[in-house]
Amino acid sequence: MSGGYPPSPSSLPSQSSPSVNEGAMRVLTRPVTFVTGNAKKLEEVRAILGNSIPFQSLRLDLPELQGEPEEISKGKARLAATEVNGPVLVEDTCLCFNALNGLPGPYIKWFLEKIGHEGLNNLLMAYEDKSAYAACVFSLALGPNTEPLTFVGKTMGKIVPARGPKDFGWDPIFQPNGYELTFAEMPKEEKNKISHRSKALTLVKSHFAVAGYHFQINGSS
Ligand SMILES: O=c1nc[nH]c2c1ncn2[C@H]1C[C@H](O)[C@@H](COP(=O)(O)OP(=O)(O)OP(=O)(O)O)O1
Ligand SMILES: [Mg+2]
Repeated sequence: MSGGYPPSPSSLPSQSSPSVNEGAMRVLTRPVTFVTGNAKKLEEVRAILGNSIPFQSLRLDLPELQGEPEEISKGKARLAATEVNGPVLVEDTCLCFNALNGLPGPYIKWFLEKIGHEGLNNLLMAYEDKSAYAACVFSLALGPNTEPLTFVGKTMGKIVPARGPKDFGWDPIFQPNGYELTFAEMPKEEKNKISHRSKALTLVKSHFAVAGYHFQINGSS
């Protein structure tokens, strides 16, 4: 990351504004950039969004902020919008254990990294309640210094000993309600129908459908 946050006006790139408010219609002159350091997230976002929104991606590890999930996600969007100087979409994902009042929540990344699937199961050893939910908070910022909008999706389930491929985070230990398979064991299309991420992206898509954005990219109208 370059520069401080918030950026001083003089440090802002002098490029013309990426979004122009023309009456009720907001013209976006660049596609929305989905910013993430996680290739697996990007894969799912691509599959779920299809070509519903003009979209590109940028691989960037944004800081792991602390606080309430919506504030973390908005903070990521502000940082990303400053970096990209254009419209951005980011998301932050939580895995919340009900017996632990929602922890690890947004800190799941570090818990997973330090104690792994087995350690996460062990955290619940003292409790009968193994229920958990996955939450995804997307934030859309139309440019630097604009207030991000958030879109939340949740999927309820329970924490189980790891089953299935281990190529995406905590998928092997999360079994959604109503299924005998963990997220990791499900075909991708199945996960993408019911996941926290797809529920949040349904809201993002509806927002784009009703918000009246008009993309004018490379002379297109
Ligand atoms: O659907 C999912 N299924 C399984 N695991 C998942 C999922 N979605 C995120 N994850 C993992 C990645 C990271 O260990 C933590 C969230 O942390 P989070 O900061 O949101 O993700 P990240 O740092 O990998 O990417 P980013 O650059 O977008 O912040 O949970
Ligand atoms: Mg992160």
